Amino acid sequence: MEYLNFQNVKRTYQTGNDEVRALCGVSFDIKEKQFAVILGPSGSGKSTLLNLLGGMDRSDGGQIVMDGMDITGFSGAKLTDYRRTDVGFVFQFYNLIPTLNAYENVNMAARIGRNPFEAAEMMKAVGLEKRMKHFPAEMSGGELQRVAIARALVKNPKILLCDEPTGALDSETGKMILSLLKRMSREYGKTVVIVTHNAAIAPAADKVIRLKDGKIEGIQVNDNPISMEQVVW
Ligand SMILES: Nc1ncnc2c1ncn2[C@@H]1O[C@H](COP(=O)(O)OP(=O)(O)OP(=O)(O)O)[C@@H](O)[C@H]1O
Repeated sequence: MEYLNFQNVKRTYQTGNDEVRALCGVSFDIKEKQFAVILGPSGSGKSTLLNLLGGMDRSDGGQIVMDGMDITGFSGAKLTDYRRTDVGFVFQFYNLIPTLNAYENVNMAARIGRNPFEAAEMMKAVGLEKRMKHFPAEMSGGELQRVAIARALVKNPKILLCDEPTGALDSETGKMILSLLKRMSREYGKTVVIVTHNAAIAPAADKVIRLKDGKIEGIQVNDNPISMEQVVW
């Protein structure tokens, strides 16, 4: 079995008398250290999938195994521990704490990791060693996302999950962020899963999983992915 494995995973939402089958039996795998993209239109189930993988929600069927751990069988406390220490999150709107400066935002995450990196080292790795004392309100979107990447990686998680990480950025800054994510994932040996509706980045990923209406539409493996700089947005 590969590092990350989804086996017939299902998630149905119940709202009143209505049922929405957000994931209808999804199966795929991702190798350790792969840079994978989950691609699909709005409503295809991408966020649902990421929430299950990140331990923020539970499936109603199937199995999710990550690094030998069956997270679908985890108790509440174990799932919280998994979410805190094994998963790094990067969100579209950064989700930084506005009252803490950039360094403090990253350092706070370092304190919850099992074997964390130094916050200052991470700030340097994302090219923000000169912005450590800046508050979120004093930074550009691209800088905020770089802080968010440093925060996600500093706790030394097993996997990095990114939900539309370039959704709020212009195309040049978006490319810079994706290229940073890819470089950091290679440098620090992390498995990365990016959820997006932007098909342009597919050729730059090691693996592309296409979702439609809660089902897998296709899976593509790129043995020689192009660099992010070559992506035509
Ligand atoms: N908490 C919820 N309660 C009810 N229905 C939900 C809930 N969350 C998602 N859904 C529904 O499940 C389906 C999949 O939603 P999901 O957010 O996973 O899609 P998505 O591909 O991430 O979309 P987007 O790109 O617009 O964020 C949609 O039809 C959505 O309306």
